Amino acid sequence: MKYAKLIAEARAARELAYTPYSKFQVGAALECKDGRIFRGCNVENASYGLCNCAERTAFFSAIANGYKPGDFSALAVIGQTDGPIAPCGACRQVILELGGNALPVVLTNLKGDVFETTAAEQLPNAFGGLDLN
Ligand SMILES: O=c1ccn([C@H]2C[C@H](O)[C@@H](CO)O2)c(=O)[nH]1
Ligand SMILES: [Zn+2]
Repeated sequence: MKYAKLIAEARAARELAYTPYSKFQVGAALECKDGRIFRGCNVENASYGLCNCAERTAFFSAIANGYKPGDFSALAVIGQTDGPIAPCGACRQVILELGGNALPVVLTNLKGDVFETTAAEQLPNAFGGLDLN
């Protein structure tokens, strides 16, 4: 499967999730066009609203390491869901802006169910930077 390595990276990232409150671990792996992969996990906080999802952790890590919108080739996400995990709305907004419309988004779960979609498919009719002009 084309994304087997990226999914394995997301699965490894999930093991590092900090989830004392929800106990719901999520992992993400963001592949760059140069081949580098940034892992992300969810990081929770006693002030629940500060919890950061795995998807955003991966993107923010890549940006903090010098990568820019346009540098990414795929995102994989894994969770302990019955079907392939569905990113939250906040993450869909961030995935779209930093990953771009066409970014392949590979959603999966521990059983190995896989749903291949794109950033734009995951957030139709999105608000974006052009709306600020
Ligand atoms: O796609 C998702 C869905 C949920 N979570 C996290 C947020 C919170 O820590 C926990 C429960 O919502 O799972 C993610 O990281 N990614
Ligand atoms: Zn999220």
